[in-house]
Amino acid sequence: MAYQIVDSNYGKNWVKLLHVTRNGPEHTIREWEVCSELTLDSKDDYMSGDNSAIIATDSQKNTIYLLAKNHGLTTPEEFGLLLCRHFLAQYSHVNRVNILIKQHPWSRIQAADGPHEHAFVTVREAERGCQVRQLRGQQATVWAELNGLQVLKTTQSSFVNFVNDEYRSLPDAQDRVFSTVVSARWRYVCSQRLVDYDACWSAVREAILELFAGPARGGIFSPSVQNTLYLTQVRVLNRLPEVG
Ligand SMILES: O=c1[nH]c(=O)c2[nH]c(=O)[nH]c2[nH]1
Repeated sequence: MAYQIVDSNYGKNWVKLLHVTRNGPEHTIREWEVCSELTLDSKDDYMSGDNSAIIATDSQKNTIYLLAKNHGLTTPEEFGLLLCRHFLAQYSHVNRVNILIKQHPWSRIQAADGPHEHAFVTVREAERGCQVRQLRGQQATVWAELNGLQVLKTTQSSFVNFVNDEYRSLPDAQDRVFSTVVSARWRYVCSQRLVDYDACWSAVREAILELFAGPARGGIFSPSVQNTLYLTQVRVLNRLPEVG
């Protein structure tokens, strides 16, 4: 029986990077974990054991280290684009590159006498990540992610008038505690304009918190998780033309 491989990729998972920028005594850090996944133009490596086209996952790891050393770490999205461009330019038999990046949530320590020059603490409010994918001959596609944003409010939330049949046990709640963990993923529309990925990520986080919490006095009413989610998505799309 002959079988066909419909899709495949292989690569190095979660390569750790810690990059320190030293501006005199003031240091800035970025810590990322990077996955690279390559798809080659032939399946001979899988089907006949011919390794001659394989770019070893160890070489992929070294590539991530080298590009980080030579170019520094700006934003995860820009580094993902750089890796896609590099793999496609360096190896003519690579047809598709997929890069995943997770950023560790380090924040500068606020000492009693001000922001610390070189000491940091993990503040895991929400985790940032991205995916960048590029096929040979095509524009790259960039997705950003926000994960694990845990929120809770003690009023201004109800859930009533949902399907009432023999499977329902949940009573109507006119005033309930609303708590959830928010994950968001969005795609940047390709444009010639340079995207400020840091600012966009922060703007999405702000929109989520604004539509969840509302103003400090009085808050904002939520008839359901679904409606709050929808209004958040509308606000992001209205505010950020870069997101599509
Ligand atoms: O806002 C809500 N939406 C639901 O779909 C749902 N389902 C549930 O049990 N509680 C809630 N709350």
